[in-house]
This record gives sequence, structure tokens and C-alpha cells, in this order.
Amino acid sequence: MLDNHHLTRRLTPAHIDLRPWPPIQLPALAQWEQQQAKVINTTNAGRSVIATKKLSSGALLLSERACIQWLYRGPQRQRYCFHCFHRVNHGVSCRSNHACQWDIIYCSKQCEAIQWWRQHRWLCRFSELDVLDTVDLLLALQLLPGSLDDLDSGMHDPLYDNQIERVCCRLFYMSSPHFQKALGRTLGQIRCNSFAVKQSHDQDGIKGKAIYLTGSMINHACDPNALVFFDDQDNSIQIRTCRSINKGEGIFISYGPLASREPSIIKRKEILQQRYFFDCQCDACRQVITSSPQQRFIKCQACMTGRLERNQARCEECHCAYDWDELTKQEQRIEMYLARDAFEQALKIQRQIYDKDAHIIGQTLDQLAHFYAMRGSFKESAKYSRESLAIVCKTFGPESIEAAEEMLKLSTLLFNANLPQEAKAQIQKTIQVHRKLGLDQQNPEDFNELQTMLFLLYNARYKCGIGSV
Ligand SMILES: C[S@@+](CC[C@H](N)C(=O)[O-])C[C@H]1O[C@@H](n2cnc3c(N)ncnc32)[C@H](O)[C@@H]1O
Repeated sequence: MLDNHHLTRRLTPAHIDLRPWPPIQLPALAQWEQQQAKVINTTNAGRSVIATKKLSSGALLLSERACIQWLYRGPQRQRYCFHCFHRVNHGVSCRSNHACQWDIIYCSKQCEAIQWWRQHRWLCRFSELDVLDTVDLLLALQLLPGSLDDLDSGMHDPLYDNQIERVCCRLFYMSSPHFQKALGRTLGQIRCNSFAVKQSHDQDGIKGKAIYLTGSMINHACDPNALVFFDDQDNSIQIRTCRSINKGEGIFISYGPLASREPSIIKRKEILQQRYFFDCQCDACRQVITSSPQQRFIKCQACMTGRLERNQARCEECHCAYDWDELTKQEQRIEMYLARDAFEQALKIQRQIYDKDAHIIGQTLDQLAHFYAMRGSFKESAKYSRESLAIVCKTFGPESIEAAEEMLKLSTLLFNANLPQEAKAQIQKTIQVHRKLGLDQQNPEDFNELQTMLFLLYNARYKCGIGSV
């Protein structure tokens, strides 16, 4: 815990050089690749980026370097340069060597010097500040107030007052109200515009946080049509379309919540409100009014052809009343089967009560594929994976990121199931879609595995699956 009293005593103003730190030269806004997009003003979500021509899936929209960034504490501190995020082979340590308790390394003396003069010379002695909840503040202190003028300032979070009070005023004697107000605004901008930087080989591994000036002009959608990729080498981002986009249509990435993973609009809205202070106005969140086929997935019990959304009183085809108590009973049975890993029984009931292409059926098929693969029954597993892929293609499109993930699974299963002809055809399709979406660069390990499987299949060294090659 930060002990303000102790730290303040250790530090008199004479110890800290409070002259303005060298301000960061913010780069000019990056260019949209081949003028494929432009920024417009909207009434419900501030500025928004739209396509200026028809874009196909996988088109590169933007490549941009971060203007400020912060590498989180953890094992990544030994692998990446604290200043520029480049991978480090022989690290340079902080000039104060053992006195520095920040556990950081740099890729070069130049990076060490920039970081030292920008900030580290006065942070070096406060390893207590190297905690998650001060990251935004430390990022903000690298900038002169007002230097992120171009970015949305979001809302004011009262938590920041506490941070500013705790760290700046008490520790560094920066107490002018003007300074505090400006800093509060910058903190709001960092909160609403920063990206969690992911490691390319591990989508769940967060390396740090960064601001990309142009990338942060792109609004959020829970069913996005563009994806962000991080380059492990220089921490730049690439933004690519993951669906085809018509001229004039908005371009959206996801800031976190995805309709495909979290169907509850309320929950998604809550997450966005809490993290970024806005009420999501994306199409997927406004669908309550015009329900999508995915929401109308419950089969009418009377005519079996009508499709209802949850809690709809009557079928629109045959006008019969729907018995929701009966459905609740059936769904409780499904839950019970799923909890016991009795996926086939669960699927049987789901097929009776839901539309054959319902996302929920796709999820059970996926669980079944996983269940059989874990037990080495690859043919059985591939059977369910094929069906799951068909549903994903219908729901998200055959060249979507979701389809690409399912295709990768099916390719591996077919290979392991000793079905060479189908495996070859599937792997080729998977390779094409991965290339189109830029996943070959984003997940090179998966892509290499696909190529290896194909190579082995064509070179007749393939006998019966990965394990025996
Ligand atoms: C990273 S900025 C995006 C660019 C921003 N619209 C601007 O004018 O600079 C994030 C902010 O955009 C707005 N925004 C983004 N996606 C939105 C959405 N789906 N619904 C409503 N507002 C959204 C919110 O104000 C949010 O704080």
C-alpha cells in the first residue's frame, strides 16, 4: 500500500525536479490506408469512422504506432522494452541499477534515456506507484495537459480525484486547481481512448495499455465489422475489416463486450457504462425493437414452423399461445444434462424446442466436439464440429473471425481423424479465410500449423493424425 506520509517525508520538493518533463511529440494523425475511411460526426456517438468505398473482408484500414504506452507489471517486463515495447534479447537496465526497484529493462540505451528524462528519474524511487490503479495517472503525467486535445474526453470519474490527490498533490506537491482540472480531463481521455495491448500469440495475455490517436476515433459495436491486431515487434496496431462493408457504412471495433459471447444487452451495456461511461447505441444493442433471426429462435409448439423470441405471447404464423412454463421445464432439463456433461441428451431437447440454426445449439455442438476430441474420438468430434461451423457461418458469415476460429478447429480434427481428402479441402479453405482476415500475421503459430498439416497431407507422410506423424 502507498504510505503517503512516509513517502512525503522521504521526499522534499528539493529532491524532485518539477520542471516540465520533456513533452512527448505527438505524431500527426495516421492516414487511413488508401483513403478507405473518413471521420464524420454522428448525433448519438460523437465522431464515427465510415467507409468511403466498398471494402472486402480482411481489408487493411489502418497501421499506427502508439503515441504513449505503459507496460504492465508481470513476466512481460522481462521480455519487452519498458519504453518502446520491442522484444528484448539483451536488456539494458535503468541507470540507477540496484537502486531501481521497478523490475524493468530496455532494448537500448536510447530508450532508457528517453524514459529516464521523460518520467523515470522521479518515479525510480517510488516502486509503490508501480501498481495497476495508477497506470492512467502515470500515462497522463507523460503528457502536457491538453496534448490529447483531439480525443474524446469522456466523463469525469470521481475515482480520479482520489488518485490525483493521493499521488500528485501529496507526493509531488502539484496542487494547483488548474493543473488538477487539466489532469482530470486527460485521465478521462486516457480511460475512454486507450487500448489494452494484447500479445499477438496469446489473445488473452494483456501486455499493457496504449493510446493510438487515429485508432481511437473508431467507435464500439458489440457485433463489430473490424478487428484490431497488435504487432509484437513494435507495438503498432493494424485495423482490418472482418466483414465486407458497404460505402458509407460505419466501421466499428469492439471495446470488449461481444454479442456473440454475451447475449444479454443489459449486461453488455453495464460493462461499457462502467468501464467507459457511455450508453452503447450500436445496432446489436438496439435490436430489441427489431428482433433479429437469432433472437427469434424458439419453435412454436403448435405449428413448429413459426419462430418466437423469448416471452412473445403468440406465434405470428398460427396465432397459438405459447406455453412458456413448459419451455422453462425443458430448459431446466437441458441445464441438468449439460451440468453432467450429457451433451447429447441436452442437444436432443434443444433440437426439439429451438430452431436448427440457433446459436445456442451451435454452442452445444461445440461442447460435444470438444468432449469427443478430448477422448481421442476425432471422427465423432469432427461430425459435431462440421455442424457447429455451419451455424457459425450462417450467424456471422463464412469469412468472419468466428468462422475462422471454427474452421481451424475442424481442420485439426479432420487431420487427426485420418480423413485426408476432407482435411485437405478444409485446411485450404481455412488458410484462405485466415489470410483474408490477416490472421496469418496475427496468429502465426496457428497459421504455421495449418500449413504443416497441409504439407504433411500432400507429402504422403501422413499416417493417422498428428500424434503418429
Ligand atoms: C474511443 S472514442 C471513439 C471516438 C469518439 N466517438 C469521438 O468522438 O472521439 C470512445 C467514445 O465514443 C463514444 N462511443 C463509442 N462507441 C459508442 C457506441 N457504440 N455508442 C455510443 N457511444 C459510443 C463514447 O462517447 C465513447 O466514450
